[in-house]
Amino acid sequence: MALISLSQVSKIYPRGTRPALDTVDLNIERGDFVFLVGASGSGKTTLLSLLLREEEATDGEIRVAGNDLRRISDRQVPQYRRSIGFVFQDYKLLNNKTVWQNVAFALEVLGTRRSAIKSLVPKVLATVGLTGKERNYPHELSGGEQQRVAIARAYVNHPQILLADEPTGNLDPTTSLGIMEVLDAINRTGTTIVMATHNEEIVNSMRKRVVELHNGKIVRDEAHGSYDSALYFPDSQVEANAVKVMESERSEAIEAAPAGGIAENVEGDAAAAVSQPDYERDEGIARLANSMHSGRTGRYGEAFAPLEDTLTWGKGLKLDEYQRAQESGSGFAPSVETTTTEGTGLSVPDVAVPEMTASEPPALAEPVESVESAGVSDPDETDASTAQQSASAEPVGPAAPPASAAVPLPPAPPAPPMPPAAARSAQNEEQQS
Ligand SMILES: Nc1ncnc2c1ncn2[C@@H]1O[C@H](COP(=O)(O)OP(=O)(O)OP(=O)(O)O)[C@@H](O)[C@H]1O
Repeated sequence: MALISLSQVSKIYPRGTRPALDTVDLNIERGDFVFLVGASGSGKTTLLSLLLREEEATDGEIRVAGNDLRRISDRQVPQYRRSIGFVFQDYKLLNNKTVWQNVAFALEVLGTRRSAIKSLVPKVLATVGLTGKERNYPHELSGGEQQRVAIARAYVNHPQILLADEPTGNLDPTTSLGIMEVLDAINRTGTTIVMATHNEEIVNSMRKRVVELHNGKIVRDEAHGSYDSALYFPDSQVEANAVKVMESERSEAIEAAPAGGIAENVEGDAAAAVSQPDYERDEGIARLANSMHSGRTGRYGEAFAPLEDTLTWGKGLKLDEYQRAQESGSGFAPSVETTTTEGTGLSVPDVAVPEMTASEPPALAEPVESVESAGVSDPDETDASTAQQSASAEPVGPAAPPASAAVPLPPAPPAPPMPPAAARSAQNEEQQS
């Protein structure tokens, strides 16, 4: 049985003019990585909100890990959300807490034992490359670093499912690549990822399953898909309306102008525009859309080489050493610096996630112990009401697995040499840090 299944699901918001989701059928298997794509307003966030049980379907059946979401009461929702990590576009970190506290807090509200928190937080921070930033507050971090804290918080419990709504929406291409590498690594531990995105370069590089929505309907579902947003040009309706308005303005101008005057020219232009075949008229807009969306503007195109050719994320990644070792056939042993300097601690052979567990994710609906029992970092700051509020507003995964459950991850694919553009980006990131 699929981990996530939607059957004939529709969602009509109270003041919605059309269904935000329209009789959607979708199955997502355990371990899948699914990109939800589609123009603005196509229903991506709505679908994620339904899975998170932030919204309820108007019609149809949604099952997540065996739970029929129609049968989950509001009181049971926080419990349900413990199996689901959620990453937002705008991070939603607690600004008065440090990096360490932000991540620890997700465990505290679940009543995780102090010793487990102490063991899990540094591991997940190393995983996302934030070792050394534990004491920093969100405002002292870059956008990419803040998003990595958010991912660490969402992932620290090893949720079965990680939902991400435009997690790279506010980030530059190189930083986005880093975020994708973290998500990919998390997916390789068995966590199912559903990510809404507009970013074609990411989708086209990753070649994961792509589910495309258009006006609330699934119009495409491909195992190793790509995304071309120009196929459903997001502003086509706006454009069509604009053309109509312009054409009616032109005819009004022609009617209002005296005969033989300027109106003749206007009429000439308007007539030329109208008599132009559609494909020619659309060319300019199509070219612009194509250029904007496919990265030919240089916004993304250069930086986004296929993901497996880059692996730029991770300070201390010794690609030159790796390359030399590969060439000499002696295998790769990361230098001491690779694992001890500030940064990810990632080395090439295990660049995926050194300390993550690959064990079966825990089942849903584990009882919450008292929040008080969890006080770890800043007991003063951890009051139960805030904790509960955060638990529902910022869902976290199920109770953390014991630290002893950690098993080595399957090795990540080797990192070939970086293409020049990616190498430059990595170098820039290195210098900035
Ligand atoms: N709370 C709401 N009340 C009424 N209508 C809503 C609400 N939230 C979303 N909608 C409508 O539902 C449709 C789908 O919106 P949704 O946010 O799911 O799209 P999206 O694909 O995530 O868009 P974007 O890429 O811009 O985030 C849109 O027409 C939107 O206007």
